[in-house]
Amino acid sequence: MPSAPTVRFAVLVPVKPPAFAKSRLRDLGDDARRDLATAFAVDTVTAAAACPLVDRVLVVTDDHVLARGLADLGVDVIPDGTSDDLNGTLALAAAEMHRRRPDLRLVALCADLPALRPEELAHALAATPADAMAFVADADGIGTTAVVAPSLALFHPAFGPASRQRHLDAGAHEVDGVDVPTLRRDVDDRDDLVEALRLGVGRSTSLVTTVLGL
Ligand SMILES: Nc1nc2c(ncn2[C@@H]2O[C@H](COP(=O)(O)OP(=O)(O)OP(=O)(O)O)[C@@H](O)[C@H]2O)c(=O)[nH]1
Ligand SMILES: C=C(OP(=O)(O)O)C(=O)O
Repeated sequence: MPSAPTVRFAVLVPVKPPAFAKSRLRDLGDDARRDLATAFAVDTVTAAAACPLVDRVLVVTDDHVLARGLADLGVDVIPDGTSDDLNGTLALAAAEMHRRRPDLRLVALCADLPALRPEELAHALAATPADAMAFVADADGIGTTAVVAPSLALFHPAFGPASRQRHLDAGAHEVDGVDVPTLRRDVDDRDDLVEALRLGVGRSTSLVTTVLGL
């Protein structure tokens, strides 16, 4: 008897231009803040692309230099569809991905997960339902690091302040029975960065933090 086909995913990674990103790291200085935001995005995208359940990665950014660097990693890159509207931009990116690969389930993944391990992403994705939107809360239990939908029609991310509660209020399924600390560890401030370094960060972030002496 033929085995059931494995469910496959497309990951959408929104990346705010590093020049404006990660404002809560500004005490490190503008160059360091920008370099860290860039490194977080590179490590997040690298881990997503290496995830065994992921067939495509689509980065959404208006930063042309970063776009070229990420395209060299073999992922697709498109510009923001709307300005300063993260959820609107993700909706447009999801529609574009659906046009390219309608067979893939959709994942929106934050770009500030420098410790992300591909197998933890796979573990979480495998725990998402076939008939509803799902999400992964961040390590603080207040925000969201990933939103997963089985179809474009069910893809309605609500990133922003207190997004875990907003996703729950929208009826999304919380992926909470899996041990995925590197997927939950988003980095907004210095304390988060210490936690990410403890988990073990990717090569780009490791290089930058070493140079900065962090
Ligand atoms: N393409 C795109 N990505 C965005 C935009 N706003 C936020 N993001 C991304 O969405 C994710 C979550 O955003 P935040 O954690 O709020 O990132 P941030 O704005 O750099 O951080 P803070 O300045 O600390 O709020 C990160 O991957 C950001 O790069 C946007 O307008 N366009
Ligand atoms: C946008 C979000 O991230 P952050 O808390 O990092 O701003 C979110 O959690 O929905």
